[in-house]
Parts: sequence; C-alpha cells; structure tokens
Amino acid sequence: MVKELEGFNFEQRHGKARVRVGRVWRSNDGRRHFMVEWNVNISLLSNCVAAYVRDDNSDIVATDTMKNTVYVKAKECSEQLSAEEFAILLGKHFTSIYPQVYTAIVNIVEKPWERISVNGQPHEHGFKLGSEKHTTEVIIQKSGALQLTSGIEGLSLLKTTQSGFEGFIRDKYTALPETRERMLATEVTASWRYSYESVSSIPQKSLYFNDQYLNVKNVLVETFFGPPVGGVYSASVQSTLLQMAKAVLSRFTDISSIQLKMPNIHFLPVNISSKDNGNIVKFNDDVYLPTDEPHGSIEATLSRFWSKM
Ligand SMILES: O=c1[nH]c(=O)c2[nH]c(=O)[nH]c2[nH]1
Repeated sequence: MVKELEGFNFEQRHGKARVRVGRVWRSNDGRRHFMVEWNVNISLLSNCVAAYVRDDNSDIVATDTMKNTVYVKAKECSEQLSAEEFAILLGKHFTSIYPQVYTAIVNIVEKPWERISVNGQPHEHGFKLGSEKHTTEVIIQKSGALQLTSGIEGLSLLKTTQSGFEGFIRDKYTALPETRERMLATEVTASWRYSYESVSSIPQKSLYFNDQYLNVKNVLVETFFGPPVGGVYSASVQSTLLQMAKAVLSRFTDISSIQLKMPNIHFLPVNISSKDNGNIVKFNDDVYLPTDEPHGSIEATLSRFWSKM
C-alpha cells in the first residue's frame, strides 16, 4: 500500500469504451464476403496507482493505445472469428504484454448484420440488420484463468394466447382480474456463463461460440412458445422463465449458469364502457392497447449446484 493511500481502501481500473469496429473477410476467390460489426469495451486492472497519487503515468496503458489495439488485432485475424474469441484474444494480449496489467475485462456487443437473400438467393456481399444482439464478456487473468459469459440482448417475443395469471395475492390494492387468456410479450435479455476456466480449455473449433449462441437462442424460443401446433400454457412469466433457463442448462453441458431478464410487456385488453350505456362494444380478446411502460420486471439466475459461481 502506498503511503498516500494509507487508511483508505482504493480500487481503480481504466479502459476504452465503445470502440466500434467493422471487419470484412473474403472467400479465397474474393467473391463471398463475411462481415461483423462489434462495439468493444475494454477495462484493465493494473498496478498504476502512481498516476493517481503522484502524477506518474509511467505505468499507464493509454486508452488510445487500447483503441488502436482493437483495430490492429481485427486486421490480424485472417479468418472470421466469434466475438467471444476476439474478446479472449484481446484480453490475452493486454494481460500478457503489459507486466502492470493483471486482469482484463473485455465485453463486445455484436450488431446483428445478416446475409440478405435476393430472390431467394443468399447475396455474396449484401447484409441487412436483424433485431436481437449477441453479447459477450471475458474476464481474464494474467495466469490465463478466465470467466466467459455470452448473451442475447433485445430478443422480443410475443404470443397471443396460452398465457394466464391466477392465484396471486389479492388485497385492497388489487384490481387485476385473474385470467387464463392473455397476450404474453417480453424482451429477453439473457446471459450465460460457460464453464471453461482457462484459456487452454476453450474449444478450438472455429465459430463454436456463434453456433452455441444460435443453439441457446433456439432453445429459449422453443421453450417460450412450445410446439408450433398448440403451443404450451404459461402460468406466469416466472414459470416460463424458469422452464427456459432449465432447458438451456439441461441441453448445454458447458454452460454453468444463466441469467434471464424478462420484462412483462403489457397488452391491455380494450374495454370501452360509458356510465349510461355500459359496455359499448363487446370485446373478446381481440383488441388490445400495446404499452411500453410501466412494465413488469422479472429476472432470475439459475446455476448448476456444483458450479463455482
Ligand atoms: O406473469 C406475471 N407475473 C407477475 O408477477 C405479474 N404481475 C402482474 O401484475 N401480472 C403478472 N404476470
């Protein structure tokens, strides 16, 4: 502990936020293009207290250097890679080349550019923006120990039936009727932690984490809706959320925990009545008032019992 901080507890980190980078790769004949757009955030934990206490910047990695590193490393990746692999590569770089840096935290949000089909044919170099985003965060130590998390942001799901909410507490403030027939809409934010604990145990199969992202998304969606014919009844957002989390942990053995945030986005059944005429029109689960706010906020984390988290 330096003398200037005696009697204090001091924690610090520094990094570069929102470094946006696009990267294009081309097939051998140059015709078929692959592209990603990433928003990279870097945070370094390092021994650079002197900069805070005595204006000595000699242990500081300039955040401008961090930004440049993103572009140079993107250039150096000669083949397409997942956001997870790129985050690990950056984290490894910062923790291995700077003696002062003991931990790097890198998170990336990937913009959902998807290859476009024109007249039913996938275009060689044309992309359109999709909706939900692939996210990842790696926390990596100098030793190579790491925590890897991936996720989805903004996955909007809605079903028009097979949802209800009954049996909740009723008191003098309760106006909500019980129902077995309502709309269910949410915008899922998911983040799941992989059980890999060191750089050396990360799967070497290229684009493995992109495949896993799509697999987890499919399981979440399938569980939310149930089979295409008939669907599955949801007794609450809470119940559906847990089924989704359990389905992911039971299907993917390399995932040790998952957090789901599922706001309950209300579609209010329209009911128009007047004092004189009572109900003017008889609505029958057919006309709704869509809302954004207020919304229910429902979130939970499910971890394997043996998980170290
Ligand atoms: O699925 C639901 N869970 C709740 O906790 C809740 N609360 C509420 O008003 N409606 C709902 N719906």
